[in-house]
Amino acid sequence: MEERPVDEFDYGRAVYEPLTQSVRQLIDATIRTEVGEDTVAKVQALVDEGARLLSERLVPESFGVQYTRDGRGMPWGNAIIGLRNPIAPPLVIERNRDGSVWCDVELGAAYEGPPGCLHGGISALILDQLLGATAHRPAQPAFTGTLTVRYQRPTRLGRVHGEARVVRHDGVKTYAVGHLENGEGIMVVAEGVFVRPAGRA
Ligand SMILES: CCCCCCCC(=O)SCCNC(=O)CCNC(=O)[C@H](O)C(C)(C)COP(=O)(O)OP(=O)(O)OC[C@H]1O[C@@H](n2cnc3c(N)ncnc32)[C@H](O)[C@@H]1OP(=O)(O)O
Repeated sequence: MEERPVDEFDYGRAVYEPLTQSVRQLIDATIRTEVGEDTVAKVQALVDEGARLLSERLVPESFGVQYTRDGRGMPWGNAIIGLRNPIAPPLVIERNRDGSVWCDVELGAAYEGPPGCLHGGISALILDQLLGATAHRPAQPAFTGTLTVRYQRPTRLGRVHGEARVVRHDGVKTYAVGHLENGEGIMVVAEGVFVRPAGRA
């Protein structure tokens, strides 16, 4: 095993983020391409070769949350915020001083449900992460216990803004609300109960 450089976070980001971004472009092009079958076969061979090379050394199972020596978390396989996960948009969550959170994210062809619109499961995924992030306390992770999502209107693919905030705490439970909106208004609203498992609250 190679020794990790001191600034593992920045090093890892510099090495893997461009690859992830390229694969995101590949996913989009795979969905939307109209090239002929010869080109498709050629690209498939290239992709297979890329997968073979990357697979020469893999972590045994999923990525999990790896930590730098100075304790910085790298949840880089995460389905929605993962820096090394091409199926993650990725969501970049910003935090306000009051603990509420927000994000702006561009969602294209890979996240389609109804034609031209965001898949409802993707909306729920974004809201789960946003509400979870505002409920989160350092060293006291809160798991989603219940997430209720109300789809008010179909959300067009494209730029989406999300927000979430805590409304109250009750022992190990934190109640949070949030929504997704775009230029057409508020499209999806959610409320969630986040529970800190016994012994960790
Ligand atoms: C920055 C981080 C962002 C993270 C965002 C992403 C979050 C996720 O996606 S997490 C993954 C999805 N969630 C899960 O896998 C959770 C699976 N469930 C569990 O692990 C457990 O059932 C868990 C942790 C929710 C509760 O377990 P446990 O600690 O044993 O709860 P328990 O002691 O029975 O109950 C504690 C309290 O919570 C309540 N509660 C328990 N489960 C739930 C639930 N599912 N929904 C609502 N309330 C619940 C109980 O009623 C009880 O309330 P009270 O104190 O008023 O009596």
